[in-house]
Amino acid sequence: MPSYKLIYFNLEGRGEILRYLFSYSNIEFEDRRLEFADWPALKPSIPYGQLPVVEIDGVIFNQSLAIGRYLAKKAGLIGKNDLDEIRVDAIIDTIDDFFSKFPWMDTDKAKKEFMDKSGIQLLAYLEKTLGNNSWFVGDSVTWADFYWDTCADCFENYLPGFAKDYPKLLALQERVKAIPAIASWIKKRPKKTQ
Ligand SMILES: N[C@@H](CCC(=O)N[C@@H](CS)C(=O)NCC(=O)O)C(=O)O
Repeated sequence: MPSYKLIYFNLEGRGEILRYLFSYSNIEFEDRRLEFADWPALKPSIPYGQLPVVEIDGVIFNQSLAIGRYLAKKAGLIGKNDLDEIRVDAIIDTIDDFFSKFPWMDTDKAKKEFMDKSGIQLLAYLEKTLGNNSWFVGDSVTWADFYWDTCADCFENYLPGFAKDYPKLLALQERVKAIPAIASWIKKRPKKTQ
């Protein structure tokens, strides 16, 4: 088994999907959490100067979703056939587009305006995609369900109640959090700092 070290800040953010995937697969990993003050010194040595990265047997890999896909593939979470893989990736990329544009550092008013404008489109798309099914794609969990849960937790943190009118999406988060390996990770992970 290779050795894995996840390097990210001391928050959930873009690192949490990787922690979910490691936990779901029962893969041991070092969960290295940087203090913001230590980041400027480390940044020049990181490919593209952004986190998260994962060191696999000492080699650094960047881009959370590229690493996520590698782990999800090992875990059998990418979809059961080629077309389901497109569906899974499309959901993840759509959530990620939104995550990238979200005005994290802006005022509450700006966040609310962004959510009112673009968030409705995302939430309506996701709810329609989910329909009355238990999982976004096919009849079993994929990492698209995980990604929704980890990103939704981040949005909720900055904009409480952002998905309150989308009970099916909230129920999906509960289902993800009830998966034993995820429940056990959530129980033992450090307390939220973001
Ligand atoms: N697409 C990249 C985005 C990475 C990214 O934006 N990382 C942020 C934290 S979430 C970062 O490293 N910020 C510090 C910096 O850019 O110096 C990924 O998914 O890994």
